[in-house]
Amino acid sequence: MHNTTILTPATLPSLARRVSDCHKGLLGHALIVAGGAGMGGASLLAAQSCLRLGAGLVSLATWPEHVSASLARQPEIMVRAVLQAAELQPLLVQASVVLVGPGLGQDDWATSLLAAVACTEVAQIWDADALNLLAQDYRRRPTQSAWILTPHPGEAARLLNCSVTEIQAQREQSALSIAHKYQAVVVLKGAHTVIANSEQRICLCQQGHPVMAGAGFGDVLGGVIAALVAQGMELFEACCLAVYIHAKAGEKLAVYGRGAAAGDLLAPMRQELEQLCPITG
Ligand SMILES: NC(=O)C1=CN([C@@H]2O[C@H](COP(=O)(O)OP(=O)(O)OC[C@H]3O[C@@H](n4cnc5c(N)ncnc54)[C@H](OP(=O)(O)O)[C@@H]3O)[C@@H](O)[C@H]2O)[C@@H](O)CC1
Ligand SMILES: Nc1ncnc2c1ncn2[C@@H]1O[C@H](COP(=O)(O)OP(=O)(O)O)[C@@H](O)[C@H]1O
Repeated sequence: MHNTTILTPATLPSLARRVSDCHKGLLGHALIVAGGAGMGGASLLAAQSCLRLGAGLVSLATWPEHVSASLARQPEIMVRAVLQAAELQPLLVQASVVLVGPGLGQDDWATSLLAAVACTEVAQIWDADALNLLAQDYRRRPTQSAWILTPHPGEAARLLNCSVTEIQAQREQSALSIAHKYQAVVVLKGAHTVIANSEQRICLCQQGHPVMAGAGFGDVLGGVIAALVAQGMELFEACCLAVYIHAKAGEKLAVYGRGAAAGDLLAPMRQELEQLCPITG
């Protein structure tokens, strides 16, 4: 049996305040490995949200054709063209957290980058195509590091080899089953996102809005989780806070109705974080 904690301002974990002599070296270096051919938007959304939620440094390793557009949009991100997995090694050595998967694709290039990430000891977040590749072969999992899996119901069904209907019929149990099977912290996305771990810990977010049913909203969430881990939060706590501020920001967008773009979340997510966890004081 498990007890479910509902996420509220009273039950949420907090991000530490910044000391007055804080510098970027204290706030983590997040590496985003994402964006195969034709999917440069997913990687940029993840990297931008990571930067905008306070990571000290953000590097983006992506398919070469995305480099100039990403730099033009957000020059604070260190954008690296990566054609071969060996080119990831120096970036992995610098990283304090890695997010892998948004728009990665499932070709040989994607598979080799995922294998390089899985070999490192750094904490990692697996999203989107990283989850699809994992579902195809369990041996792709990292063996030396703590990790977070962020499936939507379709990806969760692939991870448990069942149907989306079965996942949705028992969302909490599904999240716990994935956490147990993969020994990971799991964020099962969709209306009322569930966060679970392999020790039967489980939290439920009752915030959020159907206006968030659009392309890229999950890519943004991955970047937020990476930002909070980079700034020193434990994995489970980072997931809870990230899911909550992402969902609350979605509610704010809902007042404008249909047509919200995932990038619109950036400003309201910053506001939510500041309201819950002020930067100083
Ligand atoms: N701008 C860019 O570059 C963008 C790039 N992107 C990248 O595209 C890649 C493919 O990712 P993807 O999620 O679009 O496809 P996929 O994994 O087949 O899942 C779809 C199926 O899953 C299910 N399902 C999902 N949510 C559900 C829910 N709440 N509730 C219930 N079911 C739900 C649903 O299954 P169904 O109900 O149809 O059985 C649905 O058909 C990936 O790398 C991603 O990062 C995107 O991020 C977009 C922006
Ligand atoms: N109806 C909804 N209610 C609340 N949140 C939603 C709803 N639909 C989508 N979301 C949220 O939006 C995000 C969508 O993520 P995902 O399906 O991975 O999209 P993408 O791959 O396009 O980025 C998740 O965080 C999910 O919880």
